[in-house]
Amino acid sequence: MKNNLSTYENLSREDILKILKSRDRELYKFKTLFDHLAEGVYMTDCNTKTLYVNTAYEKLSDNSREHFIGKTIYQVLDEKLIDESGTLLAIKNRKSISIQQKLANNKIALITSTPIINDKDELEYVVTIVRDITEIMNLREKIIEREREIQKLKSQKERAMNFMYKSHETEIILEQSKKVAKYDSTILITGETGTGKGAMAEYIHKNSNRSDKKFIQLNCASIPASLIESELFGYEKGAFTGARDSGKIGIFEQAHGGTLFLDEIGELPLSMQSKLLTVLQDKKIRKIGSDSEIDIDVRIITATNRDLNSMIEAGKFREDLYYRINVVPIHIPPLRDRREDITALTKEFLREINEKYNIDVDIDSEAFHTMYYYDWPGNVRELKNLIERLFVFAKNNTITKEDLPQSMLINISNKHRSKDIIPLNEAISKLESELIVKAFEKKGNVRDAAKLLEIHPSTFVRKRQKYIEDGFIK
Ligand SMILES: Nc1ncnc2c1ncn2[C@@H]1O[C@H](COP(=O)(O)OP(=O)(O)OP(=O)(O)O)[C@@H](O)[C@H]1O
Repeated sequence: MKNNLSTYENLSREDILKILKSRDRELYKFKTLFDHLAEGVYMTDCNTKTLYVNTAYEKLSDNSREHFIGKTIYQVLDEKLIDESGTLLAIKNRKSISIQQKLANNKIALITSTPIINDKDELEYVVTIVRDITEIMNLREKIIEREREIQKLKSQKERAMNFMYKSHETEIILEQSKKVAKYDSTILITGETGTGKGAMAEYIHKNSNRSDKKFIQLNCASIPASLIESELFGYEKGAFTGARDSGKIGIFEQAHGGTLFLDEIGELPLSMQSKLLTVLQDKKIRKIGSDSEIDIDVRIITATNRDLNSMIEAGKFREDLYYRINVVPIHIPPLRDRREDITALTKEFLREINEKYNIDVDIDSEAFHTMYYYDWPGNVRELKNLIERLFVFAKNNTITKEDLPQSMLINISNKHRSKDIIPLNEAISKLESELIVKAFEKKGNVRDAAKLLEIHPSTFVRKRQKYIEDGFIK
């Protein structure tokens, strides 16, 4: 029996094991060296027969070296001890190869297999260095997952500050708002309840030079008249009976450097209106119970759904304050006057809630069209809340016309009766059938035509069949 490392070929498994266990000096040197390496070492002859594995590889694979020695790489692959072989690739390409490999115990390794070629250009051995990268891969997975979460939160946040729209009317308003955002002029936002006055105020703040400072809002209608002054300006300790010992910082002070949004400004009591006017003129506030004034740098945005002009006439709102807060007026029209936004907002709110709960609820075109023609007295807020309700109760993950509230259907049928126009269902059917015909003509097949209309192919087929039966499609 030869006991030299270079003469391992043609030896039986038992012979190799004997050699490895022997005390041969040269071999002992190699073994000791390899066994002290942190990386695994796996060595085969030119026929892929395993000659040697070091201690680190035993640990990494959770198998003793006896388990490998004498086996060819094909056997090792057959036994699923590894999922891919670097040795085979190194033999095939006659050059060093690095690949990722999975072991039977699910560990992941980065391996480099190097062919050892002698003076006669014959391949003698393949030595593979094996590095355990399971931890790194797990960490990488975790980092990727974290990044995905951060990305999701970021896009949610970005979207949160986005003022969704599709209509030309809203586009013009947003352009103006972006322009005015850069200046400190006071802005009065008017519009019916739920049109997005608060959302607009936030949009202006986010697009202003104060975006990294605070955006503070106060709904003037939600605070009793007796508490408004202390809310706005704060008070010194012991300013009045019942005052907190620490005193109170008012929202003007809190918003210093940033933006203060006073919602429902029409509800501000007259006495407070004159105080607010003084603050806007002097840019100083005085806390309740204090002798001194504090300089304040705050951009003021106000909003109301009341008609301030008639309130002025009725003596309920100060005219001078009105001019002071109304330097730039922004009016947000009700949803029914910018119907295209209904489509964009419906899609966005549905997308948001689907993303939140990881579900895929869709809305069919009949329900979509009904919502489009509804008057939305509660505007965007009503639309947002309805989408949430419809989402919760959707059957088969689809919102249909039957799911819509009765009040909505009544509103639409009253409208067509009072305006003496064609019934909505008929209008919808006409429009839908025309779109179905056009989409099919354009694409020539159901799948692509349905995709164009953003509906499921089965819905496309069902609807087309129905319209053929009803005589809308010839
Ligand atoms: N264009 C829009 N894009 C996305 N969300 C919007 C938009 N407009 C309004 N919203 C959302 O609709 C809801 C109602 O909007 P908001 O509170 O801003 O209305 P408002 O006019 O200030 O109401 P109110 O008159 O009752 O104070 C909020 O959840 C807001 O985020």
